[in-house]
Amino acid sequence: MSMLLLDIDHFKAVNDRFGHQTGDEALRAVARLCQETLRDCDLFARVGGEEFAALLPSTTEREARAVSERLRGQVALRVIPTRAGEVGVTISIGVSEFRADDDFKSLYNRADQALYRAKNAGRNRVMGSDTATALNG
Ligand SMILES: Nc1nc2c(ncn2[C@@H]2O[C@H](COP(=O)(O)OP(=O)(O)OP(=O)(O)O)[C@@H](O)[C@H]2O)c(=O)[nH]1
Repeated sequence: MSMLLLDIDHFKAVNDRFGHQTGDEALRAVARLCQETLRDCDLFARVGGEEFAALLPSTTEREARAVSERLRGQVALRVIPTRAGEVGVTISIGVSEFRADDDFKSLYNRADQALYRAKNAGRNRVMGSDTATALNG
């Protein structure tokens, strides 16, 4: 099992530029796109303002990174039609794989640290927790 933590990049700037209501529309569009891309057995939930988590059963970190890369690419390409016009956003994703000695908190913390590195490395990228290397360079 693997965990993904997804966070929309520079979302404050989206709100500032287009307004909070448009920000909400973008949030819903990103959530819908992710849900459509993930499998029925995957669990997808909002865990904060512009942050989402996904739990992928029977999935290695390597596989989860490939899924994340697909999600990232789809969001980056998507033009979101809103009442304020067309909006584009990107997401950063941190990935961790469940280990024998893990509990939910340690699994979450590793994904959160990976997400932090993805943000620091420039955003719009995927980071795994077993390596500091982004899949998409
Ligand atoms: N429209 C809208 N905005 C929200 C919601 N929840 C949180 N936000 C906004 O999301 C923004 C998050 O900003 P930050 O945490 O600073 O991060 P960021 O601007 O996305 O930048 P990075 O995450 O560092 O790439 C804040 O401006 C919040 O007000 C929501 O439900 N709707």
